[in-house]
Amino acid sequence: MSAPRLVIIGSAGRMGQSLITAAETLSLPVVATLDQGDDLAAGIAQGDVVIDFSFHAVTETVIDLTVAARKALVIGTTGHSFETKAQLSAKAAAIPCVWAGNYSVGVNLLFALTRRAAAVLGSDYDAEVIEMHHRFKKDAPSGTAARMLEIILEERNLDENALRHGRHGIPGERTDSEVGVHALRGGDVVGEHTAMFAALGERLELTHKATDRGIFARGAMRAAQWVSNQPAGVYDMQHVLGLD
Ligand SMILES: NC(=O)C1=CN([C@@H]2O[C@H](COP(=O)(O)OP(=O)(O)OC[C@H]3O[C@@H](n4cnc5c(N)ncnc54)[C@H](OP(=O)(O)O)[C@@H]3O)[C@@H](O)[C@H]2O)C=CC1
Ligand SMILES: O=C(O)C1=N[C@H](C(=O)O)C[C@H](O)C1
Repeated sequence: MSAPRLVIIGSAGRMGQSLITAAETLSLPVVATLDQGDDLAAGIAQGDVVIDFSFHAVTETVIDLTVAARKALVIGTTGHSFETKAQLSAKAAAIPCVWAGNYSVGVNLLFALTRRAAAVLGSDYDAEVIEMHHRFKKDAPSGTAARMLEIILEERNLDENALRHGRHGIPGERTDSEVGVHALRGGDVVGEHTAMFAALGERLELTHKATDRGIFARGAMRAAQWVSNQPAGVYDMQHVLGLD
């Protein structure tokens, strides 16, 4: 089977440049590179798989155009609320689509480990998620942290109201049913995530540190090759890696 022709949206950005390098290394053809002001529909028409790492505000348009063109889609863009992601996923389900907040293999294992820890340790263990990224990142908390939080909320039968984004003033003693979220920003940090489970007498920390954006780009290439042979539906990187 021939290699899928790739369309990259957000191509001039940090991830866009990494994606182009990864495609070259893997000899995958990039047939269109798109950024603000470009004709997205015309670019999308040229390819088989659209890869979007741009800005959350353009995701709905990207999905609509890719569905209309009947192509496959890989979404890496983050910054959507849980509600928006659910609404947009329903639209994207009309085509084969992988949508993941993080395309690294290590982070996808971290997701599985976070689920196991949240389930085994239970509410005696206070769960907090901490992430750090470079000073240029626009959204917070990161898409990866959002997924870790979603997993912890699912395992503990909690909803979004349990999240505590930072703490200041006099928030009072911590309750069993809250999950803390802390987003640090500075310098050139590529991406670091910790799920912390703290009890009286011990603390478990699960940490992933990315040091090179190539790790996300290579994962996105793997997803693009995989999704081009899938039926319509929204998948995440767990499906691509066989971790589901
Ligand atoms: N899922 C994953 O594994 C990863 C996801 N990401 C996510 O990818 C996204 C991009 O990150 P990064 O590359 O660092 O960001 P950058 O700001 O470096 O790049 C974003 C690119 O998208 C372009 N862009 C913005 N708006 C539009 C638009 N309306 N149409 C087309 N292009 C547009 C920008 O152009 P301009 O500069 O002109 O605005 C820029 O070239 C973020 O959401 C980030 O969180 C990042 C790493 C890994
Ligand atoms: O913006 C970034 O840089 C990153 N974004 C993703 C996220 O929001 O989780 C993934 C990675 O951590 C880098």
